[in-house]
Amino acid sequence: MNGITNTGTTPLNEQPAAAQNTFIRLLKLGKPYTGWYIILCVLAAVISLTTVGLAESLRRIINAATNHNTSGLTAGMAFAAVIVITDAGANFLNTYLSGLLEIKSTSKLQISMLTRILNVQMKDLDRYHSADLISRMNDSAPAAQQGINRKTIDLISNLLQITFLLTYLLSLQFALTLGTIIICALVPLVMLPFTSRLRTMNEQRQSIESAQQAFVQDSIQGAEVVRAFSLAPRLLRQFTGRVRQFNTVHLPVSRIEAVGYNMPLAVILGGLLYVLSYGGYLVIGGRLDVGAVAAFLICFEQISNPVSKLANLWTELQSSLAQGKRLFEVMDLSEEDGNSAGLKTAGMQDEAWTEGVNLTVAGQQPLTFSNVSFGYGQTKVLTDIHLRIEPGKVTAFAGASGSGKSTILQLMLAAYAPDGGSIHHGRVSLQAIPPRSWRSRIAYVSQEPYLFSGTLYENIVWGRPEASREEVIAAAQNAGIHEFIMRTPLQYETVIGERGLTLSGGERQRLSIARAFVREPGLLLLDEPTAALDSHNEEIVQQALRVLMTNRTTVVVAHRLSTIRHADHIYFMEDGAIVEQGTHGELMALQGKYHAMAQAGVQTEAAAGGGISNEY
Ligand SMILES: Nc1ncnc2c1ncn2[C@@H]1O[C@H](COP(=O)(O)OP(=O)(O)OP(=O)(O)O)[C@@H](O)[C@H]1O
Repeated sequence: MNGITNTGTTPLNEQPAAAQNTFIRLLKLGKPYTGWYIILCVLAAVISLTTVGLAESLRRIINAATNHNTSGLTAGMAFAAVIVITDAGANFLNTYLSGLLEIKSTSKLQISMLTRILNVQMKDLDRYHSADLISRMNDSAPAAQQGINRKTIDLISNLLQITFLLTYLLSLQFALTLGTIIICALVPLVMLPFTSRLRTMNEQRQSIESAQQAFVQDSIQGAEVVRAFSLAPRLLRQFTGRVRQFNTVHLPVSRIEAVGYNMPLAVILGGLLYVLSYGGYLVIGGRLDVGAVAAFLICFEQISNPVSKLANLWTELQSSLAQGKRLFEVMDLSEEDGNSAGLKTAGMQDEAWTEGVNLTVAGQQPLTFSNVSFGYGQTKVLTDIHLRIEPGKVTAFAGASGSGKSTILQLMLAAYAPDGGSIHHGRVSLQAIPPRSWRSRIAYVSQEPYLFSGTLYENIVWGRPEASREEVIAAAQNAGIHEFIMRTPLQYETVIGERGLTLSGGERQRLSIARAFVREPGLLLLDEPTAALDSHNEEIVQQALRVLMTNRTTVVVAHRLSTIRHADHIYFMEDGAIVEQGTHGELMALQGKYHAMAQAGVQTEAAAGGGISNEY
């Protein structure tokens, strides 16, 4: 099936959540960690107080030294020592706990994001490129969460530090402190013109980055095609173009960030000059002692630091908001089970099905489609489908490529809901059954089986995680893959490479059939399971499938006549509609489209000199 994906270049959400809304939602993400925040805020307060304490101890030491006061000097040094030890301890705890909180909260968010991705409706998932989703999980989730964890704590600790220091300075000299406050207030103001532009540009930058990641992923995963069609130079040219496009967005962001980060520093330096000049003037006039001027200088340095951090924090928060928007876009996708419209209209609840599950499992009742229509987005794929899958029988679908056969299997899997009409299992609407319960007794074998990176054993047991080792081995034997597994270096514990690419097509398919065996399905869905195999492998896989299909409700999509001629019932499809149906004999006797296609296949094989006369 073709998937039309979003590479992240075009934002999917045409009505972006307001930044304020995103900010509030980001804040809510931090709610479960309120206790941690309180501890970190207390630590921030202690650290801020120690900063004031250091300035005060410096003032005492300098004044004691200038006044030749030895006991005052000793007391000042002892005070400084206590402050330094407290400061070091609080800083250690602060760094350790915020690191721990970051790991805890980010991993929790990533888990809920993956849970959402694994459960969203296929229709929504189809719109995203996998690389885009990976980037949202690996980059957007931590950045968004840190925007709350680290930056909120930073905000509070910086504000505390500024408040404590200014209060202390006010106690030393009012006029000098007033000037300092005015200069500090100027710092965020000079940032204002840049902030909203930065947010928009950061969103754009993130989208382009995602598209780039998707491009690289496709280039690496399509390595075979890239080499076979000598696509490397073309891909590199395209990539260079993309890098240029990225730079056109990235460079202005860097420029604005550079100005944004440095403007506050310039203002602070100007303020420092003011304090030095005016402070010196006050000392000459005898209105301030030397120790206080030294404390003022230290404090000014200690204030300028959090103030510039505060200004940068605002810039960084813009990036977190952009990442938060990407995160929430995925988190807002509705889950399959959350699509309870079907449950409600059918007047059913989960428990009703759970109870029913004891009486019936998928494939034990007739599965009927009544007037079903369906499309991917705006494109209509199926119209007016009426069909019936009988329990314990083999039903086949044949027809031209793109006529909608695989889509029918997807509807049976409840991967998509029909746009019109209804699908019933016995008397229960499929939409009234929680998808996970429905699929628990279905096995699906596709043309290109998906294998997970892991051991051969794991790839089979995924079919039914609670299966025993004996059952897994029996499934492998039934699927005709046991001997092969026993010849591999670590037998069932042999690790297969990414997507099982180290195995042949036939081996991959037999492994997926073993997975289907271990599931003990009531309903077996086979989507052209032998189409990609050569005739030798096809025969081996067919043998395995024959065992698997025995006494099981089976729906098979196939091009090969050998696979479908013995089916109990065949539906022949054209342009998303069922145009003929019956047994192989009935359809051949009809001399219609099925017959024509079968004949065309026979002639093709004869012309090719092939021995498989029953393939069309
Ligand atoms: N996820 C998808 N998103 C959008 N369009 C899709 C998707 N999957 C399939 N289609 C389109 O739906 C139509 C029917 O596809 P489907 O895979 O059901 O046909 P098919 O009969 O199984 O074809 P084939 O025999 O080649 O596998 C095709 O035009 C296809 O391009």
